[in-house]
Amino acid sequence: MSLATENLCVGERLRNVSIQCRRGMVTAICGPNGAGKSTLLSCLADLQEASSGRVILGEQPMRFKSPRERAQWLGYLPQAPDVAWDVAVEVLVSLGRLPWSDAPAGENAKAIEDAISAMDLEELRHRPVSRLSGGERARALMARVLATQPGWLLADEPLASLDLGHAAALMRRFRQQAQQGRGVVLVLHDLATAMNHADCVVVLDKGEVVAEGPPETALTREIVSRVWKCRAQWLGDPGERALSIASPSLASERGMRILD
Ligand SMILES: Nc1ncnc2c1ncn2[C@@H]1O[C@H](COP(=O)(O)OP(=O)(O)OP(=O)(O)O)[C@@H](O)[C@H]1O
Repeated sequence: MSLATENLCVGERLRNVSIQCRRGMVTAICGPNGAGKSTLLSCLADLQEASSGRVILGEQPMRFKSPRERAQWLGYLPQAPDVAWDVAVEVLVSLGRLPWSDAPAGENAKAIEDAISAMDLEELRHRPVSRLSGGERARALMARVLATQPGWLLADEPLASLDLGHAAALMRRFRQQAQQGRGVVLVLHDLATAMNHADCVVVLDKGEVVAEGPPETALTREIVSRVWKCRAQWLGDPGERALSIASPSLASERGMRILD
């Protein structure tokens, strides 16, 4: 089952965006600031009204799904999530089970425990959200999404406040979720993470898709240089790539052409 957009337009923010994300795969949405990544992700989560075009989940347009079905299918982590109530971590995570309120209590309890453990929150479970660090709060919010065990995980810059170890663990978790048959769609600024961990990359620029496909073809150095306007070069072996950005002064000393 896929999650797709067909000629999606949101004012000037997205222009005729047609993409297809597949279950069992990790899809990364990349692009410079203001490219429309968060707008696209919120459309996929059915939280943003389109001016035209549509979002399709499986065989059906999203609008045919009931609110409950959508809540069960789509787990969404916004870029800067608000927490309306200052509840304990465990309570926050349990809110992820609201779409499954009629599931057996044991099933709900296990999903909550699994999510708390996945995000390394055992020792923080009784702490109010207001007394968490930025990264701990980000992990608690991610745990709430994981607790839903949705068919699709949609996360907007989920690694932004995480330390190296927790970021690596979360990327492993996303891979595991995909292997279990879920669809994973991530907005990522770190192009090396997209290159090494995604199965498919969508590159957006000024509201349009400029590349889509396996990371090696969507994030070539030419595309990175053109879209992000910096001289970049991939180093290392597949799966362990690093992106080297030339310093403008060094590049000009060496006679390289600097992009405008
Ligand atoms: N509520 C809004 N109404 C109108 N325009 C908006 C709104 N939110 C964002 N925009 C504009 O839409 C464009 C796309 O925004 P979006 O947040 O999708 O970009 P992004 O690619 O996620 O950027 P970033 O990397 O900075 O998070 C930007 O030019 C932004 O200024």
